[in-house]
Amino acid sequence: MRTAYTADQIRAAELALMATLPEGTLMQRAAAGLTSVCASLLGRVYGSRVLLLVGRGDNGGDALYAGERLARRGARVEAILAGSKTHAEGLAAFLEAGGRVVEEVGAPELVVDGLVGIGASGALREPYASLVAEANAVDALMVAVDVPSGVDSSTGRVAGVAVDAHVTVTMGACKTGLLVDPGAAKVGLLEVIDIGLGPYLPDPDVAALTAEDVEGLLPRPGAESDKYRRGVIGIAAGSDRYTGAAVLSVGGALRAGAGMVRYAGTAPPVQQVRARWPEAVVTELDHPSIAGVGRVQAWVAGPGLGTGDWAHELVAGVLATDVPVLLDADALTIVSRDRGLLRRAAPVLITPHAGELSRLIGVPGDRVEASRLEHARRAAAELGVTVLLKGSTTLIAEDERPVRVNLTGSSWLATGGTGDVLSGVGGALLAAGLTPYDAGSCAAFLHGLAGRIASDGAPLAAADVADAVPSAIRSLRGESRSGGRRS
Ligand SMILES: NC(=O)C1=CN([C@@H]2O[C@H](COP(=O)(O)OP(=O)(O)OC[C@H]3O[C@@H](n4cnc5c(N)ncnc54)[C@H](O)[C@@H]3O)[C@@H](O)[C@H]2O)[C@@H](O)CC1
Ligand SMILES: [K+]
Repeated sequence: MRTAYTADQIRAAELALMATLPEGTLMQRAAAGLTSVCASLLGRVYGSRVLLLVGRGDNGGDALYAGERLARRGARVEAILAGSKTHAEGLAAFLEAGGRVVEEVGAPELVVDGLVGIGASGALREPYASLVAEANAVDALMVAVDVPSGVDSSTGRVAGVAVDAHVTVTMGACKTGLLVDPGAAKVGLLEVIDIGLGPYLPDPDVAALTAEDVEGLLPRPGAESDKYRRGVIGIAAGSDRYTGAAVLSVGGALRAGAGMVRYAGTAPPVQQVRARWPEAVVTELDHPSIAGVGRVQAWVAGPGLGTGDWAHELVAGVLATDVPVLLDADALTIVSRDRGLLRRAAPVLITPHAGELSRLIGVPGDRVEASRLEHARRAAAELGVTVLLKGSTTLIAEDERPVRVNLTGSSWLATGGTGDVLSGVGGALLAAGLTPYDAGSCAAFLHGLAGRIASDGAPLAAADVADAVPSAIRSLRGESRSGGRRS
């Protein structure tokens, strides 16, 4: 499990650790780690040209001490002092080692962004903002110290301009904002430097599953398994107009290992499901009731269902059962108009994108997009459900638990129908007995991985993602041996 922390959590842990160590030890550890990452990026340190962007706080101190070390190894290191003051000991050490203070960005090979770290708040002020815009435009490797300046370390918010880092060298432990978009998109490769913080860290703010974690959580059939024990899933999706959603959701469920899929819908989607998935047991509905469908261990409702009275009654019927329910797409529109439907004893996992979440909690979509973490958490608390917020970084939020961040995935997944596949994958895992929190996290992980496998750098269709889910599950073993990978 990869874990991440807010700025306040990191600061508290640092204070506790610092109390046990001679002054300055942590910053030297940070600078040593930063130097070694810069050195390996440069290849040859001697004669290389490095520019430090130095802010007024300790983030600038880290940069100056790393600059000192690089200068001692023969690099030509220059620094722009952008703050109203500068870390005095760091600057003295830097100058002593031959570093130079300059006013212009020039033509460096590598830029070290030491403007602000976990002490920042709000959009970058001047002169930092202009300096960052200028430095981003230079053809050089950009190494961010602790956090790319302009990214809020606790939330991932980017309120104005931010450093576009190739590598972010973060101190002690990962920060939440480095895993959550839009901030995560600025991070580049993430290097975590061990400065001894481990024993002082609290429960994490957010966590990301690794392949090994998913491998451990996924049910595997044993000698005693039969289709009922592996999990029977009911799917109420698709409509006369949207037949494909039914096919894709059923496909996701079957490919994710459901013991049996019971599909319920009107004649047109039933025909399509029958033709594509003879494995599914279908019930053709002539009125909006699931009474004749048979026993299932979890339901998926919503993809392509429509939002009229028929769909409303069907969703209400699904929510009146006593099994876990995954709600997606049109079912989310229905419950946003009738939130009372969510009051039930058995768990609910909802899988909205930002627009759907905005309707559910009455917050404009652009605000949800800018503060995904905050709004996923808020929706989970307000609605009393588990929330899987889809997007460039998918988040899984449940009240009182660290938000799970999904690190697999591919931009090619942003195409019609992939959400329908995800609903089937999540539903199959719910039916197999995973909690909504684990089912949502594992479904997002597998769906993202399947997307990468299906795409391999080129466009994909949603059906390809469903078909690639078994390969994703197969690849978990190899991935977990190699420690997983980042998007
Ligand atoms: N505390 C420690 O023991 C350690 C801290 N380390 C470094 O210290 C950093 C934190 O240092 P600080 O607490 O001094 O804070 P920062 O260096 O992040 O900077 C805070 C300063 O930036 C200014 N500022 C805040 N928001 C701004 C904005 N939007 N635009 C422009 N200026 C802004 C404020 O005036 C404040 O003085 C970490 O990120 C890390 O790089 C590391 O050396 C590891 C050890
Ligand atoms: K920084």
